[in-house]
Amino acid sequence: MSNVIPCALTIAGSDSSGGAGIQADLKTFQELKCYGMSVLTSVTAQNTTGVQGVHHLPGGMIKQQIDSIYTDIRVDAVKTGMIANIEMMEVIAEAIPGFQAPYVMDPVMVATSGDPLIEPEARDYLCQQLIPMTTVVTPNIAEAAFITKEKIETVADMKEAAKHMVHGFGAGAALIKGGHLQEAAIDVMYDGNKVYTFETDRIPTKNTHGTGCTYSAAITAYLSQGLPLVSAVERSKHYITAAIRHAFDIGEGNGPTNHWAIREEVRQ
Ligand SMILES: Nc1ncnc2c1ncn2[C@@H]1O[C@H](COP(=O)(O)OP(=O)(O)O)[C@@H](O)[C@H]1O
Ligand SMILES: Cc1ncc(COP(=O)(O)OP(=O)(O)O)c(N)n1
Repeated sequence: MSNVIPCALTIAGSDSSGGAGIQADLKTFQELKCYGMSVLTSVTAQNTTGVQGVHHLPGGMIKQQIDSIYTDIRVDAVKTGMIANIEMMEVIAEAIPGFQAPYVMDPVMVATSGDPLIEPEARDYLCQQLIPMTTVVTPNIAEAAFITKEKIETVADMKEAAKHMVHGFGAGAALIKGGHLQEAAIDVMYDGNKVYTFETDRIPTKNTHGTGCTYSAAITAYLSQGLPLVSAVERSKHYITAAIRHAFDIGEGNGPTNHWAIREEVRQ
């Protein structure tokens, strides 16, 4: 095979239970037919009930992983997930422009279980230094409310917050995920010109561990294949919805999504 295979990179934390983080990203890249690469930031001891332990890698080791990829393999799109502290963020902020590729940021702050995944003092650095580098930033409602310091309760609030993230923080586009709304699963994106909504019925399930990671990884995979952002998000919404519909009832807590679910839907 020639070297035209799209190559996607995730810079994120490891989830030992395999539903979120690096593991969710690589499963998604594989499923969507792009070659997946990973730079590990932190190791979490985690399962469907919560996070039991965290170990952060030193900035130097994160840089070394990035350099190993950068000096050898083309990166067609890059995403970041869990970046816990400023030391890591400085390394990543220096590396992102060099890839000259679309950058998807999932501004991971708290796991579904409520466990924090970022040090409080690093949040401002993330907003001020990394968000302006993004092609698209994909906060859930709580993350968007934290970043914009606005109350977000309705779809109209989500639209305002998305605009704020683009015009106030310099994001290329902002996709605010409505997974935690009460009714339909409505996501709102603003790309600097237009507001888009992506809506599906809410699937009644507790098994949503890793939804945000999986969704942003799918967007990264489609961008690595050269799709325009709106099409990449449309297809990714389809992918994550299938993954939630066929989620696994594994473990005692919030089970993981099913990364091969679109194959099941095609068969039916
Ligand atoms: N129960 C659900 N039914 C259908 N879609 C959902 C459900 N929960 C989350 N989603 C969708 O999954 C994606 C991830 O959203 P969300 O769960 O808000 O992210 P995060 O994991 O970062 O909190 C969004 O497209 C959201 O609309
Ligand atoms: C290592 C790691 N990274 C990110 C998350 C958060 O994942 P997310 O997709 O937002 O899903 P939930 O955990 O919120 O369901 C994580 N848990 N672990």
